[in-house]
Amino acid sequence: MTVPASVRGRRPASRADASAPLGQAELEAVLQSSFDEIFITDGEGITLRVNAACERLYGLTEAELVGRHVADLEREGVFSPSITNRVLATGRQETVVQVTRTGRRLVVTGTPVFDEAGRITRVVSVARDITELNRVVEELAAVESLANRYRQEIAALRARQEEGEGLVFRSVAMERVLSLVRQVAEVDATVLITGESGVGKEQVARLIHRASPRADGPLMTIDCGALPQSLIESELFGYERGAFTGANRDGKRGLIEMADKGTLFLDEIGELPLSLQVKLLRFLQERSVVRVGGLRPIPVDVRIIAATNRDLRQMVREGRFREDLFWRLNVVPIHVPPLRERPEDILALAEHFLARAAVRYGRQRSLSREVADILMRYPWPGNVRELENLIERLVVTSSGPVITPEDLPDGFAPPDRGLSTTGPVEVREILPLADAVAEVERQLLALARRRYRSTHEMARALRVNQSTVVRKLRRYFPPARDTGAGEPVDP
Ligand SMILES: Nc1ncnc2c1ncn2[C@@H]1O[C@H](COP(=O)(O)OP(=O)(O)OP(=O)(O)O)[C@@H](O)[C@H]1O
Repeated sequence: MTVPASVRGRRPASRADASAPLGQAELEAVLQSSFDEIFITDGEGITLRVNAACERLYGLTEAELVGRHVADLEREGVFSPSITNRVLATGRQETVVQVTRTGRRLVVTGTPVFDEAGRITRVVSVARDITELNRVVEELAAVESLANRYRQEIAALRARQEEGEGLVFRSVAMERVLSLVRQVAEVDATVLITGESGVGKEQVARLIHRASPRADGPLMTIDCGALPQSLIESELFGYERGAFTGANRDGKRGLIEMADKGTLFLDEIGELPLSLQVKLLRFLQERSVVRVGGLRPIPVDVRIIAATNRDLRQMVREGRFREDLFWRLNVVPIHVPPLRERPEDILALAEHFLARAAVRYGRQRSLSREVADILMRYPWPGNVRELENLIERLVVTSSGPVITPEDLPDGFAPPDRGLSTTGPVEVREILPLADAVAEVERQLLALARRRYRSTHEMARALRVNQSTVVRKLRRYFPPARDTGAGEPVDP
């Protein structure tokens, strides 16, 4: 409702004039039908008229208010502050927020009405209840601040997810790997990722790149084991035009050059031929490449990440890997443990691959308890890659929605349900306890000897001292009875 800033005199009435002055009855109707409170005083501040809204807002009837001075009503706390007093003091239209004794909050606009001599004869105040509005505004502010918090949490989660994108794990061992990844990503140091085949070394390399300041630059990967020796050099270093028969006439940039401002991932670095190891070392020292058939050094700004499933130290000892290159690469070593050493990750990864296959093949599958038990006990020589392949295969080949032991390929023996064979050791006949213990020790050592390359690794897996492993190997596999496999070599 709009109230004129001030009302001076009256305009003469005319039949066609839509803005002709309102009659008494019309004014009365406006007054009483207004949902907003209308409060009229004389030029002294004595209440003359109020509409019905006063009861709702002040808890007093019109009869109880008429004749009262606004200053008294203010003193009694009927409303505070008094708008009329303010208008009388300033002689101008005023607006305030008023609090009433019924606990309502009102926005009140008071407008003076003057006579011909410029004296205030009336003050007309219109009040709108904003209590609810205020509550809604407060609620909105609370909702907005909650939404902001959620937004931040989602952003933080997304950042974490992107940072750890694709890397599924529950184990402390992998948590340690990830925290190392975060630390190393920030700096340009060369990283050497070690671990068995299929443990996720490439995945870790990608993570480092994505979490690094070079994330917007390229990530170039070269599998040193997959390329024929003759091609690796030109692939890595590029070639000048006419460098060799069959080469592109204009020459070609190598992967190192292409990785400029980004990351170069040298996978299977242990497979790099010795001749190229020298060239790579020179690049690492000088940070510039000379293309095949070229002379001009081209400066390149790359971060190097190398990975291997070989024991590079052993290769250095055997003269198959240059020691100076090893130390250049091994600035920050990150070891990704095999899956069998982090069994907490097995089912989490299986679930992840099931969900991915469900989307890919439109088939919702779950693992039966027995299958979950079998997967937990399996040693996973092919690590995460083997698990990934198995799950994908099971989703495609299993007949029902639940994957059962019968769906598993050969080699995944279902767990025995017999009383005596609930664990990984199976007892088939009764024999003296000491003999049984010795037999278990013998079989365990035989298995560990096949799986690990050194007595140190065996000791770690069997959770005994290395000297114990050596002693027991001599006891169970004395040289005369040795099968010919030979004892594991220690670094
Ligand atoms: N923690 C993980 N979460 C999800 N997927 C994983 C994880 N680790 C490995 N993978 C998946 O397993 C497969 C093998 O991983 P990756 O290629 O990184 O292993 P690798 O150690 O580099 O193997 P190789 O030594 O044979 O090159 C990939 O498909 C990868 O996406």
